[in-house]
Amino acid sequence: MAAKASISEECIDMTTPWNEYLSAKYKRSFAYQTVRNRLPVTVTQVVDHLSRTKEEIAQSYGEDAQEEVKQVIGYLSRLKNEMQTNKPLTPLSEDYVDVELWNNFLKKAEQEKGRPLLWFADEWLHIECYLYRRIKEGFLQTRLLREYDPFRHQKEDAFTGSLQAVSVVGNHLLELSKSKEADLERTILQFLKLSLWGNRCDLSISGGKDIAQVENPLDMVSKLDDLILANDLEKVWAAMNSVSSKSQTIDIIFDNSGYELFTDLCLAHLLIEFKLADKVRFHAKRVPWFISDVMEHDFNWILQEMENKSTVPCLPELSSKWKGFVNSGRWTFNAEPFWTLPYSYDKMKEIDSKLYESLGESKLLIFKGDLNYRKLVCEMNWYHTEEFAVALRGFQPAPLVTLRTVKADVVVGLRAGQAEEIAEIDSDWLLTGKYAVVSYSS
Ligand SMILES: O=P(O)(O)OC[C@@]1(O)O[C@H](CO)[C@@H](O)[C@@H]1O
Ligand SMILES: [Mn+2]
Repeated sequence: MAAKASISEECIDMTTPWNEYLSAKYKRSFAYQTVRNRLPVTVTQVVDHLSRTKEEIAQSYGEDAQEEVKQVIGYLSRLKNEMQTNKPLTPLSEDYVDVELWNNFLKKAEQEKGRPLLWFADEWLHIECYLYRRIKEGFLQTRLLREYDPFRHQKEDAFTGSLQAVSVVGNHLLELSKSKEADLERTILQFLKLSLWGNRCDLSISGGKDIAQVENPLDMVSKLDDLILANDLEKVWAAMNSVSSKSQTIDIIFDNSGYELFTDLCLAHLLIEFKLADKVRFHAKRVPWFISDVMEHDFNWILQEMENKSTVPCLPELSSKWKGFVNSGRWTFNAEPFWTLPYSYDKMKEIDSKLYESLGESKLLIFKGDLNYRKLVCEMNWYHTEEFAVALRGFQPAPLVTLRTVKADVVVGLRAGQAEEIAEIDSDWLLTGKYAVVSYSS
């Protein structure tokens, strides 16, 4: 019998062809680098964190948790091995709310392909989401650690490390909301940009290192306009400023915790204070996701942490204001299971028609970050000049915009020749978060 080919032989030595789904099967792609190198590191970091903190965990969760930590470590080591040896993606086997949805997805994919999904053969989006869901499964198989979030400490450090920038933005926000002369449009555009560039600070791209916002963000955003490759900010302003007969609800589909979350909440604050919306609905993740994504605990934590930070006086004041928005129902927090399924958003109507309809009540949907963008454009290697509206493939429950710094090799909505010009000066332009896109579709 011939020896089993190594991963490197199973994959094709080429870049992703145009109009194909991104996949680790293309060796000269970011998807390959991610599945081959970056995701195993993420799993190893979780294992290291658990080994280092097992005593602390036992103190908080009870003595039996020590054994469970060992169990999770064993589970994660097997998971990493499955990935690195290109094993089939196996069904989930616990009782969590989304298990049936996930297993239906896996079964249908297997029927369509005539074989189970494989780590180095199939759509990158599906593979990467599956990894994070499997990490969750490791914890769900325990009794005491079901809700344990292995990335929580990193998310908290990311906020604490950005306190200086947070304080600059927070003070500026309070001044503006108290001022009678604030120019509404200028202010909103500035805070849209703060929220956009806040997306540079995510932990999954940096392997959990060095992601705090340290520059003065107000100086920074005013200088970065040239790096916004597709810029529909004026259209976003117009959509926000319109009085919709339908509703005055605006939705923010969150991405990362820490500084980015803070900037999103500042924007949401202005939407309410300036009466551009009477309600802002937040959407977040139900399971630990792509390291830094916001979960309910992170949202509550940031409000509490701000309340306690009496050394930065604007923070307790903002916290009390924001808790007021939550208590009066002007801000709502939702964590629908759909956001942690593997589907691109063109499938939402079929898979979760309730969510699709509910988003349809919105005046504007603001999608934050890179992964939301990958899901919006169905993670296909479109020509960079393809229209954003085409790449959405019919996903349009309401007017929507994406505020995304570019951290994966898919981008649409550029003018002819633009991608080539940038590639000439910066060969890594798609991967570092240096550039951004603000694409709007109604
Ligand atoms: O959605 P986010 O937080 O902006 O980015 C998520 C992300 O870091 O994860 C992927 C790589 O693992 C990249 O596509 C992307 O940059
Ligand atoms: Mn993220």
